[in-house]
Amino acid sequence: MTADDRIPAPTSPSAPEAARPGAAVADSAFLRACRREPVPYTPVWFMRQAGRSLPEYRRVREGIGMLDSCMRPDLVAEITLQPVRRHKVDAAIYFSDIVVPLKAIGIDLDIKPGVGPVVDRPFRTREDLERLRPLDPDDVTYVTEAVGALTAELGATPLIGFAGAPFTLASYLVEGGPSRNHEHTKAMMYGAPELWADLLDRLADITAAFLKVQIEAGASAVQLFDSWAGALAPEDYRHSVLPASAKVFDAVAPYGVPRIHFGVGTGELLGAMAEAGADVVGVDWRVPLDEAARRIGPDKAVQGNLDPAVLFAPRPAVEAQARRVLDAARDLPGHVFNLGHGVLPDTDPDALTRLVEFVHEQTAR
Ligand SMILES: O=C(O)CCc1c2[nH]c(c1CC(=O)O)Cc1[nH]c(c(CC(=O)O)c1CCC(=O)O)Cc1[nH]c(c(CC(=O)O)c1CCC(=O)O)Cc1[nH]c(c(CCC(=O)O)c1CC(=O)O)C2
Repeated sequence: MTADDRIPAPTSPSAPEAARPGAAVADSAFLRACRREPVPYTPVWFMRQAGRSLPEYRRVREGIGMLDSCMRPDLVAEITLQPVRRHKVDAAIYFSDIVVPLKAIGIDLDIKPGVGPVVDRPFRTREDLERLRPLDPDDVTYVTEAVGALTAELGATPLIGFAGAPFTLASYLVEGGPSRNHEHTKAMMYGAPELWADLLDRLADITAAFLKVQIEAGASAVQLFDSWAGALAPEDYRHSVLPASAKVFDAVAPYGVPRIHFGVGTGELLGAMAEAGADVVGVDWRVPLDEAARRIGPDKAVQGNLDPAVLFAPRPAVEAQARRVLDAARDLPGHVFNLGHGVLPDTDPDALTRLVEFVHEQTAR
């Protein structure tokens, strides 16, 4: 690895370094780890760190639907900040959901409590593609407003923007909701490859536009969630999915912010997911981070990978398992500590706060 391979820290020609909050954000442990630079301690954040595990979240969400709350900048900002205040995590993640950009372009969908995203008329034919128009920044002015408010509040703590990757979004659209087997999605992928490619291409443009809005408003990094990619064989992933994800990563590359790529059950896909254009690859708990880094290849940072279910065990067991993650990552130049998937809704929030403290203490340099 040479210094030239690294993502340059954003710079501005004006104002003395220390006086600018932008400089403090760029120098944060999280962004340094993403760039594989030395860090004072291993940075920590958690997927789904905001949300149902927090009583303060349940309070502010009372009587307000999930999608409605995603469109209210005041609520988005408050919910995004809650885990930062409580857990002292090293990054905030913008509170939203992967289906928000689809809702924003007029797709008839809802997030049903206890179920997840549900699409009224699932996508099955070429005519359905006409419902997928490009996303205009004016469709999501609430995102620009919320990100602006957040970056002002967050000071030196970076904000991560995110979006669902084309394959995972396609799965929701084609199945009509969460799916275990993705049978209709795969039927289209194998049986109507041109329609499939066009669907993913349109989703790539929508996703890229949604990430750009977040970056232009002030997000310091972005994460592309291809949560369901692990359902695919490597050859199918490379042939039928990777080009669309690569299109998203290429579109945001000029901004120079770290691009994180994450999926579940992706042990066999880690190399291909890195090739799609990520700077940081998120790993679930099934592959130890040293082995994951070998599969991901050189010049990429890794993120992960404590099993979220471990947080239900007594404190010494949580610490032992967190230690195991840190040991596997010991010799890696860039490690962002995270769970291997999102915080489970019934997690004890105090266990998360203690985990942040533990990782910071154990890795203080
Ligand atoms: O299980 C299923 O198949 C449906 C999953 C589901 C989705 N949105 C949903 C649900 C219902 C639920 O979580 O109960 C609906 C959803 N999205 C979210 C929440 C809040 C919470 O989890 O308590 C909820 C539950 C809403 C509620 O009922 O109060 C918020 C959300 N979704 C997401 C994120 C990004 C992140 O994880 O950090 C975030 C923001 C978290 C934050 O700001 O800290 C991303 C998301 N949404 C979704 C997926 C697809 C993969 C998956 O299913 O896990 C993914 C990507 C992923 O987690 O891998 C779809």
